Amino acid sequence: MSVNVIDGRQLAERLVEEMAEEVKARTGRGYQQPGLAVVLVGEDPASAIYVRNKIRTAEKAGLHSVVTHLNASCSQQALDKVVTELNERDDIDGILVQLPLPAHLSEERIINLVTPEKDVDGFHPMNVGQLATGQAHLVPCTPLGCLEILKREVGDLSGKHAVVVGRSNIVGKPMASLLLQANCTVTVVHSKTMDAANLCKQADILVVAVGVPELVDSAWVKPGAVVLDVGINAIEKDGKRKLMGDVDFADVADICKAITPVPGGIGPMTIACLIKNTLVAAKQRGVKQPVVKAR
Ligand SMILES: NC(=O)C1=CN([C@@H]2O[C@H](COP(=O)(O)OP(=O)(O)OC[C@H]3O[C@@H](n4cnc5c(N)ncnc54)[C@H](OP(=O)(O)O)[C@@H]3O)[C@@H](O)[C@H]2O)C=CC1
Ligand SMILES: Nc1nc(=O)c2c([nH]1)NC[C@@H]1CN(c3ccc(C(=O)N[C@@H](CCC(=O)O)C(=O)O)cc3)C=[N+]21
Repeated sequence: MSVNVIDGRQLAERLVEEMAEEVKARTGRGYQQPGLAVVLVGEDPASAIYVRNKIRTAEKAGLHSVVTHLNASCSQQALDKVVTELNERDDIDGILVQLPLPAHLSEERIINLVTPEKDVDGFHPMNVGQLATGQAHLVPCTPLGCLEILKREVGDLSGKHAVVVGRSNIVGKPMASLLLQANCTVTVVHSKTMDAANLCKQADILVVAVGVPELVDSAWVKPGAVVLDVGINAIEKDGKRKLMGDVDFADVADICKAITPVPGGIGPMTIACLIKNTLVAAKQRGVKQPVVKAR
């Protein structure tokens, strides 16, 4: 079977260009330039790379951005204050607090504190509830990027058997909700699942978000399936940082219809969807530029 390697980087670039046009048109009609705020706590090098990518992409789309970098030892109170101020700022449409947070800080508290209207991660319980009840407004970026790829690759998802490996609040659970909403038959596999490989082997669509390098090989994949590899695992090899997915790409590529690579697959699409969510939030808020009165 000749495999289709899905170019997430190129697709993401195209989406960002389209959004840049839309931003330009909206500001031309008198709307405020959309603004994204990213909050980073501590010095985790991978988080620093992601935040830099997010800001660079936001700028390409014509958004303005604000990064708040707090010390790893900052207090919960100090972090709460930053988020509260961003909630109140009129020029900010989207707020993302980079996870994971240092262990002494409460992620749950922060997820609840970001105002749902600006919650471009889609992690606030109100947005989670809206997704679960089919009223989705702001949907977590990674599953949204996966759905965008599936719509292009598969077209109508109705009646397809989709298996999601992983059940995190960030990827697995919202992915399962979106696929169900798109009329797939959905199976969710996790660390307590018995016979995971055989369940996965029944999937027309296989989305893997586990965090175990190359867990999924050809024994887990039905010939002709579409495989999305969400995993980002940084491995030290010959003194260099190398990224690996959760899927054994070389082994699976021979039998599947299409597959996303790591890097260059779901990662860039996640960032494009963050920009998309910031636009959704900006449109919903609908803030106009201040009118300059003629003297
Ligand atoms: N490309 C992107 O934009 C993004 C990539 N990621 C990457 O995706 C991966 C998953 O992230 P995330 O969802 O946050 O991770 P979590 O650690 O929060 O969740 C992992 C899930 O995988 C399940 N799991 C673990 N081991 C197995 C196994 N052997 N068989 C079946 N299921 C298993 C766990 O099950 P249980 O619930 O039972 O513990 C859990 O539900 C990571 O590599 C992360 O870096 C994450 C976010 C965005
Ligand atoms: N509040 C919050 N929201 C998130 O969406 C969020 C988060 N916290 N914490 C961490 C995870 C992970 N994540 C990635 C985004 C882009 C790439 C990405 O662009 N990856 C590039 C490679 C980048 C590299 O070199 O490391 C690629 O796959 O091609 C990866 C991972 C978002 N997450």
